[in-house]
Amino acid sequence: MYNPVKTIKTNTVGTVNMLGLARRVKARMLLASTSEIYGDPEIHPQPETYWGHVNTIGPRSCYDEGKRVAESLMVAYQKQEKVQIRIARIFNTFGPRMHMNDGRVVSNFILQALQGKPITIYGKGAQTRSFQYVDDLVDGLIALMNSNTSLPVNIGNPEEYTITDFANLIKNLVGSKSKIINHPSQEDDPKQRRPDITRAAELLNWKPKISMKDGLKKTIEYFQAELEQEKAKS
Ligand SMILES: O=C(O)[C@H]1O[C@H](OP(=O)(O)OP(=O)(O)OC[C@H]2O[C@@H](n3ccc(=O)[nH]c3=O)[C@H](O)[C@@H]2O)[C@H](O)[C@@H](O)[C@@H]1O
Repeated sequence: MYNPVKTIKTNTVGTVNMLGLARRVKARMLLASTSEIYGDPEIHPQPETYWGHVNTIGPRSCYDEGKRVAESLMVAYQKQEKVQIRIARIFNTFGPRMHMNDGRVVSNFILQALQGKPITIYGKGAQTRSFQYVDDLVDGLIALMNSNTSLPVNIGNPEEYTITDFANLIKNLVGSKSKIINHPSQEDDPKQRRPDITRAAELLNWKPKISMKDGLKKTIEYFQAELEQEKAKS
């Protein structure tokens, strides 16, 4: 985490500030929570009823615990101050207009593949993630805001890949000659992640519509166009 103190402050003080505002103006408030609240999960896939497995003093705790406190704050303000709350637990999301240098796996691998640089896998690459396309997330958030539920709801695509398979998939979609190399693993990196989206289906009548491959193709096109634009400028 680039700035752990700011990360905790944003998630805690920021959420309190917004909840205070929501109470004053009687607004319904959405918390963009995260699959990270499940930590390194011992239950797979992860349903909303799972309480999680987070290291309170690890490098990710500023984010994970920050979001967990944010969820607690939402529930406390609902109970005590009658604020209308909605909690989305968002799983890894990608798509056009994401930041090219955000350091996360989708942007890293696409950029590396397009530029013919080595594709960097942290650790052995056996860890898994499930990636959803941004349009599906937006539809899920709108459905959640229009629903009556104040329970947390997972919003994600259950299509699960190991990071090694994901690297190969991107390499093939780009038609890249990049080498795939292994770097040291990241501390407390969750070994597996896949949303159980039964609750979203039941309460929101929502499920993802765009396959990961189709989403990746659109994202690769976007990155390609951005790189060409950058080249033209220089
Ligand atoms: O969407 C989520 O739920 C969360 O996902 C991410 O956390 P993470 O799943 O670790 O996402 P990435 O940083 O993209 O990493 C995914 C996996 O790819 C690996 N990775 C990442 C980048 C890279 O160059 N190489 C690589 O192997 C990581 O070690 C990890 O196992 C974000 O950091 C959180 O903001 C977000 O809440």
